[in-house]
Amino acid sequence: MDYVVETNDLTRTFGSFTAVNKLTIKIRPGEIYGFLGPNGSGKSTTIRMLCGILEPTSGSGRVLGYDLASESEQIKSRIGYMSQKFSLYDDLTVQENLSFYAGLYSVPRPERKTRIEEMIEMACLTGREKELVVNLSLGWKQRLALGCAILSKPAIIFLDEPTSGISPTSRKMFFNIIQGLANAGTTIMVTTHFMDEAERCSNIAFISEGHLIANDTPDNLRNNVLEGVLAEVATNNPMDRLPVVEALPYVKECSVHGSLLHVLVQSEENLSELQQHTAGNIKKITPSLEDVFIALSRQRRRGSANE
Ligand SMILES: Nc1ncnc2c1ncn2[C@@H]1O[C@H](COP(=O)(O)OP(=O)(O)OP(=O)(O)O)[C@@H](O)[C@H]1O
Repeated sequence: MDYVVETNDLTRTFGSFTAVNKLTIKIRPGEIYGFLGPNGSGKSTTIRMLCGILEPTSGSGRVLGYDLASESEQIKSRIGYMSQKFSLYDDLTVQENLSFYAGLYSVPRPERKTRIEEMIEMACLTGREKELVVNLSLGWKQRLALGCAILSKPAIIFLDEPTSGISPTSRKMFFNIIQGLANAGTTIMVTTHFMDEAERCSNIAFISEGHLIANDTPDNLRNNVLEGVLAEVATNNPMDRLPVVEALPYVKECSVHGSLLHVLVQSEENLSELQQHTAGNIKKITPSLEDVFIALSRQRRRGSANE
């Protein structure tokens, strides 16, 4: 199978509102496919369609070769899914939660004990098997929820913001586990708001208002998307400076990053003029993924305002 996920113009509307608009994506086996976008841009809706739990309004798609519209049951039984509101039983222990999900996902009885042990080890929960889930921190719970979601060794896992609300250390640990799973051949589609996690994806799709507006490797997105020269400007009052800089004719984009402005100008020649206007220290920089996504979201908003 060339692609584990393949969609063509996948669309979902709620009444007159289009949450996902003609989404066409392809995901190869073993990829960590990052799915990024602002709040409400359609990420969860897409994932729910790909998991076979929400019917597409139009367009088509296949997951593991099964059709989203007519073979959703086959999809549901073959994938792993961890939603934002993952469900663990607080009044059961770590081990009991895993046993429960092993039954739910029909893990063959002779394999259950070994599989549960593997999940405990993978989730770094060794020594906590008998602990009630209610007593675990969110980071531990999230790793346990991942363990529950992959007990049946699914070929693809859908993770919807698995690391929101947990500490940076736990986030890193969680992503190391994901990386390990991908190295072993599991395909992963993951939504995240964190740029350090996006950097660790093999491919990033970025959606805004239901539209796919970028889809490439992190390197290509950083190097090939923004047209112009990006400069970092140190200034004491970035919020006051912002409207002034934005109004300059050669400035294409301007955004605040702490005490700095990131300014996209048309060409290298504009930098000295910018220096005079901002009375700040100017440094040419390579765009970060955040710079790229801010610019793409704004371009999309400007485009839809003109439609
Ligand atoms: N069942 C529903 N009925 C009506 N509108 C819905 C429904 N589900 C989602 N939406 C709307 O569709 C849009 C996309 O929602 P979705 O949850 O897919 O976004 P998201 O990108 O996952 O956002 P977040 O990062 O906040 O989770 C939102 O405007 C949301 O309010």
